[in-house]
Amino acid sequence: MTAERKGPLIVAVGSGKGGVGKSTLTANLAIALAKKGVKVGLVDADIYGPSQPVIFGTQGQKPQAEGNKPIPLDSKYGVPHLSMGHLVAPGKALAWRGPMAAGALGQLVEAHWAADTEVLLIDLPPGTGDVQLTMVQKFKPAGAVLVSTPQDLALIDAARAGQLFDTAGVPIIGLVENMSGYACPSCGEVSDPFGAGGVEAAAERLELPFLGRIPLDMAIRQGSDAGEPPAAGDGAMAEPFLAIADKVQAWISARS
Ligand SMILES: Nc1ncnc2c1ncn2[C@@H]1O[C@H](COP(=O)(O)OP(=O)(O)OP(=O)(O)O)[C@@H](O)[C@H]1O
Repeated sequence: MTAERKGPLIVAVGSGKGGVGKSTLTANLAIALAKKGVKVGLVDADIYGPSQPVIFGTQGQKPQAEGNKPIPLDSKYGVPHLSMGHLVAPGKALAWRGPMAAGALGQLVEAHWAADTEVLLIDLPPGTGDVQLTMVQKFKPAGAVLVSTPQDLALIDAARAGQLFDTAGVPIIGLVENMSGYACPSCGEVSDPFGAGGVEAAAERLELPFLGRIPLDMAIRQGSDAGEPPAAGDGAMAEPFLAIADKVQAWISARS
């Protein structure tokens, strides 16, 4: 009972609000870590809007099972992954209550991950509800990354998500600002539809590390929709994810 949980280090990626880019960050962070030689797996725990099958281009695939445990799906980006989206028919909404959802998610976390998996990234559902709390309490992530857009409302929610991890005793690795700065494709002028710098200022206020910012760029959305995540390429849009992965990797190394 008192034995430490064996297996990969769990790192949760959370956000206070939906639509701020949590799934985009989780997928690209996983790919960036894999590029750096880290053995990484990914669980898409976002039961209400699983998007990892689309981002990885594995929608429609069904994981095999061995015993009662699902076998993660391979991806061409070196990141085995499992998503609720692989288990339900596309377009079908899941109307599960907290305990049922938490049970199903537990199966994904405790799936047949390769024995040498070092890090398991978990794409949590947005917000601070039951499922998030159960996940965090049951699987006790080693750390959490929080993502937010820079505007005040998203930041207030992000701070609330931070409290959820705090309450559960999960250290926050740092904050990421997504959708910061938009370069107009025709004139190149940079504007800030959601403001800029808000997340870095919030990190300072909350005395948490700031891990970096990802610009609002059409290539990121297009790549995600096409199953070609930007971190996998060698274009400019891979850079911010690689820089964030450096910091997460440093945090992981400092821990072990
Ligand atoms: N930096 C960015 N630039 C352009 N588009 C982005 C960026 N980040 C995310 N997007 C797009 O915004 C949409 C929402 O992103 P994503 O699904 O990652 O958010 P989320 O926080 O996981 O949302 P939810 O958990 O509510 O499903 C997607 O279409 C994604 O491609």
